[in-house]
Amino acid sequence: MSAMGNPTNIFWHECPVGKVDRQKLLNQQGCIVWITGLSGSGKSTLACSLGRQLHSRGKLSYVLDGDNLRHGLNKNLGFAPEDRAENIRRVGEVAKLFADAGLICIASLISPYRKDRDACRALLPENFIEVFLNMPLELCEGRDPKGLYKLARAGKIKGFTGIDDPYEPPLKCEVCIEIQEKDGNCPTPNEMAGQVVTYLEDKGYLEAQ
Ligand SMILES: Nc1ncnc2c1ncn2[C@@H]1O[C@H](COP(=O)(O)OS(=O)(=O)O)[C@@H](OP(=O)(O)O)[C@H]1O
Ligand SMILES: Nc1ncnc2c1ncn2[C@@H]1O[C@H](COP(=O)(O)OP(=O)(O)O)[C@@H](O)[C@H]1O
Repeated sequence: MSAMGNPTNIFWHECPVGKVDRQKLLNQQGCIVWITGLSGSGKSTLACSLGRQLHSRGKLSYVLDGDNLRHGLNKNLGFAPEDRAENIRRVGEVAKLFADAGLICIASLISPYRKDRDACRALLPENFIEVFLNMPLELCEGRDPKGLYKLARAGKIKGFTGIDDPYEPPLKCEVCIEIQEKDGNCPTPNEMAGQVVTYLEDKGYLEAQ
């Protein structure tokens, strides 16, 4: 008997308190804010800033950060395409549970492959907000806070996203954060988070249905 593959003889058990009840309690709507972008594009910074802005408005959120999850839930995964796919699949499933709990779940992962992100979207199509941190490679590489680009350029890390591994930008996303035309600068962390909060507010996520 294998525990893997499609489960058989498994039945869904419904509980009397549901997502709508929890959303009423929290006065918000559960959803997934999926932040994607290159290493160094500002995903963790945006996730934290967004979490802070939501918290100060009395909204409950939780951050699932790719780097952090690789210390626990995903510690057995590397960066080969199939490992990244499994990484994103797991986080997508966890994010769906958090959204079902009524939380604004902020997932911040490179998630370089479009097909993997689209699979997560398909888990919660009505409440999936894809946020693309569209920062040029030169900016991310210039920041290089962990020195990983340097190692990748020196050939000491193989398969590094943006260097010798692909990043597939979203074809359409709910929020795109870009370099500002007016001054050629990246918006500040507060401005980036503000852009996402505005989207959530406009779409009614910050109040119960
Ligand atoms: N080969 C390779 N490619 C890309 N990134 C690498 C690699 N090796 C290690 N790291 C570090 O792992 C962090 C990315 O983890 P993620 O779980 O977000 O990646 S992925 O979504 O599965 O592609 C990433 O963190 P961020 O810089 O915060 O994006 C890197 O610190
Ligand atoms: N909007 C921003 N303006 C200026 N610096 C930023 C901004 N966002 C992130 N940074 C800086 O860029 C570096 C990478 O940010 P980080 O959030 O760790 O990116 P990622 O999670 O995508 O790897 C950090 O040193 C961070 O302080």
